[in-house]
Amino acid sequence: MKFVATDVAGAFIVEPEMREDERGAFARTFCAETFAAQGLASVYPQCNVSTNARRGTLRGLHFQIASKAEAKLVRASCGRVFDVALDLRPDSPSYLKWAAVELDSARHNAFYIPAGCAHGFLTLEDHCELFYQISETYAPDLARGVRWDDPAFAIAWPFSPEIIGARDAQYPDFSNEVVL
Ligand SMILES: Cc1cn([C@H]2C[C@H](O)[C@@H](COP(=O)(O)OP(=O)(O)O[C@H]3O[C@H](C)C(=O)[C@H](O)[C@H]3O)O2)c(=O)[nH]c1=O
Repeated sequence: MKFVATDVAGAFIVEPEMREDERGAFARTFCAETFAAQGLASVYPQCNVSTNARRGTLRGLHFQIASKAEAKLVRASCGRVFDVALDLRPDSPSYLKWAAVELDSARHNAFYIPAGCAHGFLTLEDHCELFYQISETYAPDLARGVRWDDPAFAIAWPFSPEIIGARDAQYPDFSNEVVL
């Protein structure tokens, strides 16, 4: 695996080393030892899947606040998505900065999003699925969100969403009272 740094401190694109032979290819997509050596979360007590039928579906940007702030390792298991990590850690050198990667199921790449960052994505084609490995279990009372088009972040999405949930569309403008 190759870890590629991004503009968000601690957020890495994880690129697999595909071992090809006459049958096809094989690659390691996660290794606790390798992730720990890279300083990344290496224990993921919960995994999730997200299915999205249509191009232009936007989910997020979501995060859980302190005591259950979670790191996420996300990959497209079908299709291609524009995937975003947004830094909401006031003490981070990249506070309020964002980083994006095109997750492509054909390339088997992944995005590691550290705790304290919000995560969201926009599907780039029909029939996209995302697989998540998450370092904390779900805590609905500690789940928070910020809006995809909040001027505080100016995220350069490739195009505006066609499909977005009401909750995601209605988050108020960001204020730095957000408690992580
Ligand atoms: C996250 C989660 C949700 N749920 C339930 C709560 C809702 O009834 C339903 C859908 O949840 P939500 O609307 O939060 O799903 P998304 O809008 O796809 O949000 C997800 O995608 C964005 C981009 C993320 O980064 C988050 O990890 C995740 O919240 O599943 C659970 O039962 N367990 C869970 O761990």
